[in-house]
Amino acid sequence: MTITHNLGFPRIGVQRELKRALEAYWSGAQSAQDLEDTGRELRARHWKLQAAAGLDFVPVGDFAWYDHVLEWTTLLGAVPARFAQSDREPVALDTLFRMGRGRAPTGTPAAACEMTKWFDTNYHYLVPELVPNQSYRIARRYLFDQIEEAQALGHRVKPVIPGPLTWLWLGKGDAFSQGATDPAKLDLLDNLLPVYQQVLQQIKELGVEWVQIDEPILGLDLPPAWQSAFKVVYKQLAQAGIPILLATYFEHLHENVEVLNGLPVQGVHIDLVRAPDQLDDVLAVVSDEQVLSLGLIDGRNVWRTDLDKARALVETLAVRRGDRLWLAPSCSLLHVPVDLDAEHELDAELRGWLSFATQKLDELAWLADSLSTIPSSTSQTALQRQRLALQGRKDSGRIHNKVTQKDLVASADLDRNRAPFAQRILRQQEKLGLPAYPTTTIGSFPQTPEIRVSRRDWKSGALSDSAYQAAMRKEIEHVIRFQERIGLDVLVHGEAERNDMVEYFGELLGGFAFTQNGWVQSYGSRCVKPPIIFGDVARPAPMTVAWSAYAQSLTEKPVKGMLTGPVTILQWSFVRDDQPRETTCRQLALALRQEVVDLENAGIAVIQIDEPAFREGLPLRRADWSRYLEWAVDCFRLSTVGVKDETQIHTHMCYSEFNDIIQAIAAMDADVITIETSRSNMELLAAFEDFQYPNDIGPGVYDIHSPNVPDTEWMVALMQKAAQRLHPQRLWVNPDCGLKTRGWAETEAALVRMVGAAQALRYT
Ligand SMILES: Nc1nc2c(c(=O)[nH]1)N[C@@H](CNc1ccc(C(=O)N[C@@H](CCC(=O)N[C@@H](CCC(=O)N[C@@H](CCC(=O)O)C(=O)O)C(=O)O)C(=O)O)cc1)CN2
Ligand code: MET
Ligand SMILES: [Zn+2]
Repeated sequence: MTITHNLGFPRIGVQRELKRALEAYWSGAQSAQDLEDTGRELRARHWKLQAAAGLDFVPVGDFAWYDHVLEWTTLLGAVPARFAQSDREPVALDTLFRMGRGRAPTGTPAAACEMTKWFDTNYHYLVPELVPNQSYRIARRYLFDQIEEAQALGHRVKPVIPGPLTWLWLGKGDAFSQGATDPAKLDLLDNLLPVYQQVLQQIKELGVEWVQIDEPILGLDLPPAWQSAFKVVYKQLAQAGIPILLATYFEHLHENVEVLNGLPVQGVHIDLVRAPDQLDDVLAVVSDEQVLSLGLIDGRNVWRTDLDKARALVETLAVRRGDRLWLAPSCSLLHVPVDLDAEHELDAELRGWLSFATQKLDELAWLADSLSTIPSSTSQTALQRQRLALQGRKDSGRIHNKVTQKDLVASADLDRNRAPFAQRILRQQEKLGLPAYPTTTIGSFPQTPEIRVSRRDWKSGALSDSAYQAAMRKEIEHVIRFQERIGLDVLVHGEAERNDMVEYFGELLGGFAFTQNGWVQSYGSRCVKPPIIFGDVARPAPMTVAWSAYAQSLTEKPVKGMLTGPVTILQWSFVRDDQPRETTCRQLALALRQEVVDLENAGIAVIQIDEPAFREGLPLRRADWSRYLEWAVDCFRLSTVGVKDETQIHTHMCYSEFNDIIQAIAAMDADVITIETSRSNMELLAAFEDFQYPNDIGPGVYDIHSPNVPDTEWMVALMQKAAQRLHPQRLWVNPDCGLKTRGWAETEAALVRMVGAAQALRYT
């Protein structure tokens, strides 16, 4: 019998119950007990759902209050000194929250740990802070408690924990200057492995049959020292005597397949959705005694699986391996929404094409059942229904748009070049008349509860179109007056009318569907609802022009038009799997190009096209980089070059390291790029300096993730540091990112000081 299991289930809850409980607890509106209760209910609900779908094992350890890496870091007792953790006491929940967000109902506020992207996803984890000779101990008991919790509910459990090598790889510390790959980090294994062994022993004592250890770094380019560390590490972990399923996902193992050869683990999981052609390589090194777990259901996207194809792939293996063949989603289901049944406005045809976390478990069960000697009639009926839906998707007229396809073909001949920057910038300066060190913001202003309630009421029909329009115009006017009052140079309209920088465009573009409850965790309590691109992209009408033109009508100062770039829309949506990502991206670029031209015609002289996901879209393997960068840069240029020389194009990127991709950034040829730099103390500028990046740059002077108000002197000092690296004439002054998650009080105080900093710089 084939065994089915899951690598992780979304913890946020179908109605974002966890988000609401967390925010209520942080604000003091709910007790810690209430929060614990919500967590327990969610875990129980999700285990029950997975068991009811027929899974043989349910995962434990996938639940997290803020982030699963942070849970594990605190279990290991790796708490940075500034959080004043005693090395005898357990780590308290509020300490975990202070590490995640700088503050909690109890304990002294301190700088939060760095947050960054989880591989190539839009999920963010908290970076472990490593110090030489760091000591570890079991400092929290949540994993053991949750195992017992699940067992008490009658479940057969499979705990899931981050692997020691992946945890170290993701960690950072001043002493480890070579970044992720620094082999000096491996010295920490001496202290780390004994604690892993203790954890495994305690898990074993709870009567657990299997533990899943996640090592997704096996999908990356690993230096030899890291590859060979696997043997040492897993030999030692094997001594705990509990069967280990080593889980990899998100990429092809390529040369790291050799790492698996003879590795003393009892099972291996591989991602066959992202990398179907690695099966034979893996079969060559996994012995017949070892379990092979195949990820056949896409944990990163929302389409129904072609179960016939999946079945054909594993049929003979199933016969040969019996219960040593396991089936699973490709990776944790953290990255997809919880339940399609929570959607009430998707039409029946489209619904038939989709599968969220809950539906994916059913798909898995049907697949396993169809491999048994006598498949049940229920699964056969379900399979037949799915077969018809997928055939319908292939044949559907809705996914094809003749105009888009014609434009796409014609786009090969479209110009990708503007006049040289040196020439453009003179025309722009003439037109805009900006001072030295011009000030601007990244786009969004606080999304207040009033704005969100207006939008909710408008969407539910309680507020009319015109009343909603009026409410948003009032917000825009307020934001414009505010910026004029404090003396900013290039204004923004504030993005009040946008629920999200990607979803907003998804709602207005053709070929997209959007959900009511399709929430996916982005970081902590923050979620996004990625739109679904199911067909050819079209722009039936201008999307932002009326709002931007209105904002511009209120002021003599330039107002920046604000768009999300093609790569970022692609990256933060669920994309069609029936054509290359590149093709979809080009379609998006063409739609945006029309919008850019319309903005210019409406009198908007500065247009920003945000690409915060440009870096994140970079393939995990270096060998695949140049292909991606080529089309990603081309798409950006395709969207932006339709304008006159005097129209100034900005782009914005956050969460990005530029060292490896600076050439591509330069090739995008935006007149101005604003980036996140304050938390790295302007270190990120090194790449721009070394490359002698020619265009204008706005290095962020304060971190918008924290409510703390920065000092003027501190911002001046940061800019002076930047001016040592880059020509002062090329510098702009701005925050790290948009202000939508901030309150007005801190926004006002911080921006007043930021303008003061720019003034101080002009007089020195
Ligand atoms: N797609 C995307 N990915 C991204 C980012 C991004 O901005 N977008 N930024 C980075 C991550 N940063 C993020 C920053 C903030 C939020 C965020 O604030 N999310 C909001 C949801 C935003 C949203 O869709 N809001 C809707 C719905 C808001 C809502 O909950 N409304 C209430 C009613 C009003 C209320 O009670 O507040 C309801 O429906 O019940 C709107 O404004 O219309 C949240 O979790 O709370 C998410 C990610 C990287 N990845
Ligand atoms: C995650 S990048 C955000 C850019 C967007 N224009 C904003 O200010 O919110
Ligand atoms: Zn940003």
